[in-house]
Amino acid sequence: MQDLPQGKFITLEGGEGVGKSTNLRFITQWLDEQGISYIQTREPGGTPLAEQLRSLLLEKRDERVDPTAELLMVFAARAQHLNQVIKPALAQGKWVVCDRFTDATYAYQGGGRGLDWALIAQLEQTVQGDLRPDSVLLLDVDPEIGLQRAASTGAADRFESEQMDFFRKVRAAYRKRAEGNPECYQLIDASVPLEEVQQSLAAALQQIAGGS
Ligand SMILES: Nc1ncnc2c1ncn2[C@@H]1O[C@H](COP(=O)(O)OP(=O)(O)O)[C@@H](O)[C@H]1O
Ligand SMILES: Cc1cn([C@H]2C[C@H](O)[C@@H](COP(=O)(O)OP(=O)(O)O)O2)c(=O)[nH]c1=O
Repeated sequence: MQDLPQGKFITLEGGEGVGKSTNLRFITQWLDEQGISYIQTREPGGTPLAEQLRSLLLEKRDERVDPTAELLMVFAARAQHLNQVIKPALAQGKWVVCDRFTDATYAYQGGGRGLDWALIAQLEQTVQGDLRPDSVLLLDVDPEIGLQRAASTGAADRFESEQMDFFRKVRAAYRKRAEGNPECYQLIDASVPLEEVQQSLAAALQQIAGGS
């Protein structure tokens, strides 16, 4: 039986204010230039239901949000997004460029909130089966710098309102993920000027496209 076409699943990750929005524009421009067919999407979100869950997750509230409730909401949104949007696009041979995915769960709910990675891994397997990103582009910068950058782009949401210690744990967890699986992760220094970040991204994309 002939294999169905399968696009590449690329995720962009990093802490607050690392430059994800700016660099997503660069990535999609690069894909346009190469004539690669793709969709751009984000987590939490990407479908009407998942976007509603995103609003609930990001909204600041007086009630303390239980970390396990937060974790389950993130995976509820992911199940919907995967089945409605990501898998169909990959099956059509499109690339999927996703602004955050399950590495954010390991970093924020695992690192930041202190939930056990084994619990996250169980939910990951249940929701995703064997589906994992082909490549994770991880933008890495000291959170002090990231938060200064993010401050210029609007009001802080529930996550952005956390303390510095939370963001340090998020960064450490992301780096641990990348170090544990270097073939799948591109750890990109985002402290350098934007042009240099984008040179690294272009090199990473070239490598991913070459491997198809
Ligand atoms: N490498 C960089 N050096 C300096 N400033 C940057 C860099 N990357 C992004 N910025 C700036 O930081 C701010 C936040 O970037 P943005 O792309 O909105 O981050 P995010 O989407 O990760 O929150 C923007 O004003 C952007 O121009
Ligand atoms: C995907 C995902 C995101 N998040 C958080 C991280 C971010 O703070 C937030 C999403 O916001 P973000 O992607 O930073 O969007 P914006 O640039 O519009 O602020 O959701 C989790 O805590 N767990 C997850 O699994």
